[in-house]
Amino acid sequence: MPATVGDLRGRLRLADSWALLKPYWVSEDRKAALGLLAFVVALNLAVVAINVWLNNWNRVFYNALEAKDFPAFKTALAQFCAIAAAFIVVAVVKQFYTMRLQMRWRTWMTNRFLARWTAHQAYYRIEQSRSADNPDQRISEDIRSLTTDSLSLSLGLLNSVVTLLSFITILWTISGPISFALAGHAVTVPGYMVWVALLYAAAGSWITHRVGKPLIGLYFQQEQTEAGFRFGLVRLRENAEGVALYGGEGTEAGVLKDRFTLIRHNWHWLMVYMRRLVFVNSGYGQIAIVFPLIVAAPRYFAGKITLGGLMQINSAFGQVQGALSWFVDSYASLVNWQASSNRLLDLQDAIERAERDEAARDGANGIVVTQGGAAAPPQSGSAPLALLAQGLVLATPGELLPPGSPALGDDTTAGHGQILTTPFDLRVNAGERWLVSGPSGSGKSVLFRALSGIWPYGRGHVQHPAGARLLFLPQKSYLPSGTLADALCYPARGHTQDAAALRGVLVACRLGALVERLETADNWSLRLSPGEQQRLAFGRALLQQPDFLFLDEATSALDEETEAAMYALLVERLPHAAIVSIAHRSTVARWHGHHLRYERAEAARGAAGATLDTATASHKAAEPWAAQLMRPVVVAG
Ligand SMILES: Nc1ncnc2c1ncn2[C@@H]1O[C@H](COP(=O)(O)OP(=O)(O)OP(=O)(O)O)[C@@H](O)[C@H]1O
Repeated sequence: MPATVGDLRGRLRLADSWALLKPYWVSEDRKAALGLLAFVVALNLAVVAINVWLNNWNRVFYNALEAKDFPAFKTALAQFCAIAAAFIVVAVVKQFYTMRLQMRWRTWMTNRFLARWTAHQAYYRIEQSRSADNPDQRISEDIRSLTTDSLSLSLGLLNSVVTLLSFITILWTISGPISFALAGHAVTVPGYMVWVALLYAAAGSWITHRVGKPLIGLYFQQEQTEAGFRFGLVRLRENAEGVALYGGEGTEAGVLKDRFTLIRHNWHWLMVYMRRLVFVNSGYGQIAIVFPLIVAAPRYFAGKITLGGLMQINSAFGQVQGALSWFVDSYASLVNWQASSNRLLDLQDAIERAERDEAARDGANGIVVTQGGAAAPPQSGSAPLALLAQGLVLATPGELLPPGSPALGDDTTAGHGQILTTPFDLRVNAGERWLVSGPSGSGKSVLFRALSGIWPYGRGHVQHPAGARLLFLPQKSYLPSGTLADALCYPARGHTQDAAALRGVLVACRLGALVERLETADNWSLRLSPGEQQRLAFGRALLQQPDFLFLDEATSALDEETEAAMYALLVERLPHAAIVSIAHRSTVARWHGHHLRYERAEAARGAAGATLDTATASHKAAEPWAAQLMRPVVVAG
């Protein structure tokens, strides 16, 4: 049996779970939600009432049989039809409205999590800081099971309590007292069948709990191994080309087989423990058929109860015993419910941390981005716009730097890791063209992320010119699933431009062959070559007409002639836009009049650099793989 099973059940966080569940019931949807809940609860109570009715019917029916009373037998059958019809109607309506309530609740929670996860780019921050794994699974799977299980468990509990109360009274009334002699004393136990049912259920629950307990961890682990296997399959599908080109299918098949072996191994233990549980459960169930009859038989043979009474006791006993077994029957669901709740609580914590970090950015701790006024004095022929970066220090996400680090100050809380650069300033005026160059891994892409506002790690201030449109094109642009026109207009949803404009842009970007396929839906990131995808990104820039355009190796997949054509197109169509390009190729340089170069900090040591060097040297000593500290310097064009 796997040793880890016991550790996988997670912590009990009932108060936190309640705090997670409660907001829906006090939200703007509360009236509809509480109305639906009241209706579903009423239907559940109706089911219990029908069961009580059926229990009574048992007595009438079997008494009619015993008395060979054919008219009473026919009346009882007619009654049964009414009971069955009522049961069917209630069961159908109950199921329907319970599912409706589940989906309403799930929709509300999903929207809430989606809104918070996507707001302030928390989804990006969580990935960078790895503060919660698989948010996708948590938002889809865990919200679904949490809402579904919360309803079914609480309605199940309600049913059991009401059933218990109803049938304990019945059982108490109909079973009567039993008298026997104990050590010379006459003992009378009132409602003795109730005590028998309690003892029987307690013994059964205890045995079931003992035998079934390991299954909880095993089911948890089964979910995990299944998810791991599914993830492996999806990864192979998504990277089909890369694997095929390397001929890596043998390795992939091996990895998938290994993952499936985990499923099989866990399944083996599930089978073993399930066999024990089914043995106990079916034995318990079989005995339960005759057990109440045996216990009540003395009173029947003594003529104190009729056959109908005996059958009614039998059915009431079953109901009481079933209600008392709720905890054991629901044990696995309860643990799964707690696990889903914990996973969502972790995601919620990660989102809140991202929100807090976002709010805490103040320049000294975390890079802060503001919208400025007319930051640059108007220059002849150019708009009074400039993008400013002041005292910028770039860092990677990760563990906190030790307190007292001279690089980021004592109050560092934003989870910075490795420092990448010494402090530097940058001013990009409207219409200027800047080249950013430096060794691979020196932090050029990180600079773009910091300028865009999605990268808080480090310190300093960035000011975007008020009202200016900024567009960042990475080396590999994201292409959404949908039509080619959707991909071209992204991030706008649907077409924001007329078809003629889209066609014109495609032709200008040397993608004329795709004009006919503008309305074709496809997985365009797999269909288009990397170079075509880069030209499509240029098309986006032409459509969006940004004031500041940032190109991060955006022509790396193009031949030099096409690259030149694309830059010429930008210069022609966006004459007033500032263009900032990261590029390794020397051919790109000629399109730019300004140059920001990353140099090794040792080679450009200054006063600030010296203190940062000290901080980094100790960091690097602990982690020899750490990146080289860089100093971005403006060099003559
Ligand atoms: N999310 C992250 N977590 C940890 N480290 C990161 C993260 N993103 C980037 N880094 C590290 O930051 C450093 C700078 O990365 P960046 O992508 O900016 O380099 P670059 O100069 O653009 O490189 P290249 O020229 O190869 O594209 C690298 O050492 C990289 O490993």
